[in-house]
Amino acid sequence: MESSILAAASFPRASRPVALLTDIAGAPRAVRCRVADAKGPVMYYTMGEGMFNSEEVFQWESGKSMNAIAAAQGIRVRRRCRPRYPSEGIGADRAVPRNILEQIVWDKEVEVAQRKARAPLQRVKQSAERAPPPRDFAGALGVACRRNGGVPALIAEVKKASPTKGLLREHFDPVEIAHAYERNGAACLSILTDEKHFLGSFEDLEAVRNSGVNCPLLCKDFVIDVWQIYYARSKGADAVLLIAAVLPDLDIKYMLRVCTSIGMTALVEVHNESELDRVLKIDGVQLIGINNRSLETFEVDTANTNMLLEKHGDIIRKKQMQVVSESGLFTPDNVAYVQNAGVSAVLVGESLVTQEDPGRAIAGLFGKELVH
Ligand SMILES: O=P(O)(O)OC[C@@H](O)[C@@H](O)c1c[nH]c2ccccc12
Repeated sequence: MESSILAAASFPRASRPVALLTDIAGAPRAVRCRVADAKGPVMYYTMGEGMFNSEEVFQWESGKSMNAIAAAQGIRVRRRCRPRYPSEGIGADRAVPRNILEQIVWDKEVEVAQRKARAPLQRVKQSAERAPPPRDFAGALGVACRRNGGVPALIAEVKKASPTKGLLREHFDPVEIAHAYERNGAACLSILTDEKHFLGSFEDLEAVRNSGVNCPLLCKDFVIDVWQIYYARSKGADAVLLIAAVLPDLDIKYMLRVCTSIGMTALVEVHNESELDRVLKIDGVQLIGINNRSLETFEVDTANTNMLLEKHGDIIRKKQMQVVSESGLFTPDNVAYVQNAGVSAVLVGESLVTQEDPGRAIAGLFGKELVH
C-alpha cells in the first residue's frame, strides 16, 4: 500500500489521498485521492491495484447504487456484475436483459473481469506505455475534411458481423480491408474488437496496427472500465468509443481524463437529445458521434443526425467540436444529407464491407474519389 500512497502524493494534479479503501476483511485495497483541480468538477482517483471506476467511488461515498445513479441520468442500461454491492445482486428482474445493448454490456462485464484477471491493470498500463506513440485521430479527420473541400472525412470500419445482420462478409481479412480503405482515401479506421456480438478481436486491431497502415485507429468496443482504454492503447489504438447510453457522466469525465493522459482521442457517442444534452455539459469532449442507429432497437434513421444538429448545432460550433455521423450511410445522397447538417466526418461499415472491393466502394459511397 505504501507505494500507492507515495504515487498518489506525487500525482501531477496535486491529488490528495483522503481515504484508504479496504475489503470486507479490512485489508487495504487502494487509496482514494481527491484531485485539487481549480476548474471542473471535483474528481476522485483511486490509486492501487484494483483501480475503481469513478462511479464506483461515488457510489461508495454516496451510498447510491450504480444503477440508481445511471437511471437518474436517463440511462436505461443496467449493470449486472457488482459483487461488491450486495444490494445490486442479480434479482429476478435482472435475469433477463431488456434489450440487445443491455445484453452486450452484461457480457462485457464478464469478459472484462476475465481479461483483468489475466492481465492486471498495472501490467496493461506498462505495455500501453511501451506501445508506439498515439496518432492524432481527431486531427486527421479535420485535415481530411478540409482537403476535400468540406466533404466529411471517412472513418472506415473493419466490421465482420453485427448482431442484427449476422455475417457481413465471407472472406474477411482485416489487414487487406484496412489497406484498401487507406489506399482509397479513408482518414481513419475503426476496428471492431467485440468478439461475442460483432466477431471482432484485439488480434485484428493489433494486426492492422502492425501491418504498416498510417491511418489513426479507433478501437470500437463497449467500454465500461478504464482498463479497456489502456488495453486498447497497448494494442495500438489511437482512439476509443465512449457510449453515452452506457456510461454515466462521471465515468465519461473520468475516462476522458484517462484518454487525455495517454494521448488518445475519445469519440463520445450519443443517439438522442437527452444523451447529447448530457455530453454537451461535459468539458473536454472534442469529438461527438451521432449514431443513426439505436443500440437498443437497432433501428436506423439518418435524419437523427440532422434533427440533433438542427437543435444543438450552435453550441457544438461554439465549442468547436467535430461531429461524426455514424451508421446507415449507403449512398452519395446520404453523405450529402449529413454533410449539409454540419458533420465533418462519417463512420461507415456495412455499405463498404459488404461489397466485393471495399476500397473501391468508397468512391461509390461519396460519388467521387477522395483526395488524400
Ligand atoms: O455498419 P454501419 O451501419 O455503417 O455502422 C457503422 C458503425 O456506425 C456501427 O458499427 C456502430 C456505431 N456505434 C457502435 C457501437 C458499437 C458497435 C458498433 C457501432
